[in-house]
Amino acid sequence: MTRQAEGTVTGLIAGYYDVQTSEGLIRTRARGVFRQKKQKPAVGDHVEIQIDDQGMSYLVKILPRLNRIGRPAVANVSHVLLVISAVQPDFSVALLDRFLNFFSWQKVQVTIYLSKGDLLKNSDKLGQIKEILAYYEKIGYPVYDDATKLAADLPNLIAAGQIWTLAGQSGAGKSTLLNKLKKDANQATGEISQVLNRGKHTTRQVQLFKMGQGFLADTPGFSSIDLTPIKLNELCNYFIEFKKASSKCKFRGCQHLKEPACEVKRLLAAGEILPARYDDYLAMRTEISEGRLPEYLK
Ligand SMILES: Nc1nc2c(ncn2[C@@H]2O[C@H](COP(=O)(O)OP(=O)(O)OP(=O)(O)O)[C@@H](O)[C@H]2O)c(=O)[nH]1
Ligand SMILES: [Zn+2]
Repeated sequence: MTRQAEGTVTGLIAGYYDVQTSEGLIRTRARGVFRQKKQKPAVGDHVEIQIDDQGMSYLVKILPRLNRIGRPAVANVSHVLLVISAVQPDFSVALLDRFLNFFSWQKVQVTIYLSKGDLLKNSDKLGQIKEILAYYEKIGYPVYDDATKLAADLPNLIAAGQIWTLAGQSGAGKSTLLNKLKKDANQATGEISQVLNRGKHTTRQVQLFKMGQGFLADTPGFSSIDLTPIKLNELCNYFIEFKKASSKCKFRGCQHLKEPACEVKRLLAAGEILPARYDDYLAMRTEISEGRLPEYLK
């Protein structure tokens, strides 16, 4: 007897896809049709499966994807924990804005985590960074600088069906944070991932484990982003506070440059938009129009 079910791919091992469904974790094989269609299920994909209680269960259909990002790739990422370091490497608004743009473009929500504040204890520098981050919090990005608090809050933040992963520059502290999150989750729940007769010689690329009402990707996350495909006249949509203000600009499609009655320029002059953000907007425009908007941080 076979029956249909839907679920989320949480891991792939040696050609098998583990799918979390409402009736538990089910190991499946992908139907050959995917190869013909040049489709490959990814971790994070929402899929339809055919469950066979006696024999093999099959993954039969990949449902439409929201996105597919990172290396290793995760599909349907709804939320990123963006790790940004206070020092080593130095805090950079330019870098932060490029990451935020990328995720905004990919329809991914972001929570910012500032690492290595301990290395700047009581210095003016840390105060300045926190002031800048307060701006980002104001425009809608939650900000944490305490890993313990983040670990405690995270299970309540991950809503049903959401997939969260980490991102940030190399050396920012992604692995360190992930280990902490896993350790704390372990202590809270007694287990983090469903171990399923894991073979000895299998290499797992990325695995989702249950956290809160959804999943956290068990991978150090990714450090390189490709902004190349972003179009010049769409860039302003990915600065979330510009996008919000643009409904009050006089002209539809206002690029917030020299257009009259531009709400973004008004807010900038009024000190309500961070000048460094606007400068980054102009810098990225130049990079796009000169075709040198690179893959960052390869
Ligand atoms: N003092 C201090 N050191 C930290 C903190 N977070 C990370 N580190 C150190 O920073 C270095 C880099 O941290 P990782 O967690 O490996 O960074 P990563 O982002 O995973 O780096 P990649 O694997 O290169 O992408 C390590 O030596 C960590 O011990 C922190 O909050 N405070
Ligand atoms: Zn405008």
